[in-house]
Amino acid sequence: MAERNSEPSVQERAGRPFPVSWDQFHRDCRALTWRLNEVGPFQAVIAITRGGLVPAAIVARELGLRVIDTVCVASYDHDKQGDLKVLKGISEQTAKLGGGTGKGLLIVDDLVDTGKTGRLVRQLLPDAHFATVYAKPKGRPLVDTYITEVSQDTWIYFPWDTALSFQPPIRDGAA
Ligand SMILES: O=P(O)(O)OC[C@H]1O[C@H](OP(=O)(O)OP(=O)(O)O)[C@H](O)[C@@H]1O
Ligand SMILES: Nc1nc2[nH]cnc2c(=O)[nH]1
Ligand SMILES: [Mg+2]
Repeated sequence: MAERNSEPSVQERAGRPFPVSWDQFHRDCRALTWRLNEVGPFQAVIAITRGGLVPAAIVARELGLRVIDTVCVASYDHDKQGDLKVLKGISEQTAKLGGGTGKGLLIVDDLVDTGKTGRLVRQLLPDAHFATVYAKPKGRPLVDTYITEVSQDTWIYFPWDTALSFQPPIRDGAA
């Protein structure tokens, strides 16, 4: 455990590891886009950084959208959830496209967990459509469209945060 204080991290509380490969992530983003294609059209995609950047690029490609903006937030320092900070909002140009309330805009993030990030962005753009690839139960009510629900005690490992490594055989105690 990387000790910054004695509290278990969010990741440690979420005992079940759920590793996602690039292939799987790409497939899940395409599945998400099939659903979004029924809901649109959208004027622009807004990625919640940083995790939302990867699914936003894939979804924008599949929907033929070229206007992509970001809401830059920071809440987790690796696996410790701290205060949520909005480091950058959407541009004036994107705000105009959404009529000030986000109508016709598509917000994309990789996941909702507690819903803290999603709630904040929904407050900024109440009429936008909010899509995530994965959803945990606490955050799920905030999302309009998602693909896979995982339990609250799951920790999702994204391909951009991981690398291939040796695993001991299951017989020898591998998880
Ligand atoms: O529903 P919540 O409990 O708010 O958690 C979900 C958020 O946590 C992660 O982002 P993080 O803050 O770790 O930053 P990152 O996207 O830069 O990795 C994830 O990408 C979501 O944006
Ligand atoms: N990588 C990752 N980041 C998160 N932030 C909040 N929950 C999670 C999770 O399950 N995985
Ligand atoms: Mg994020």
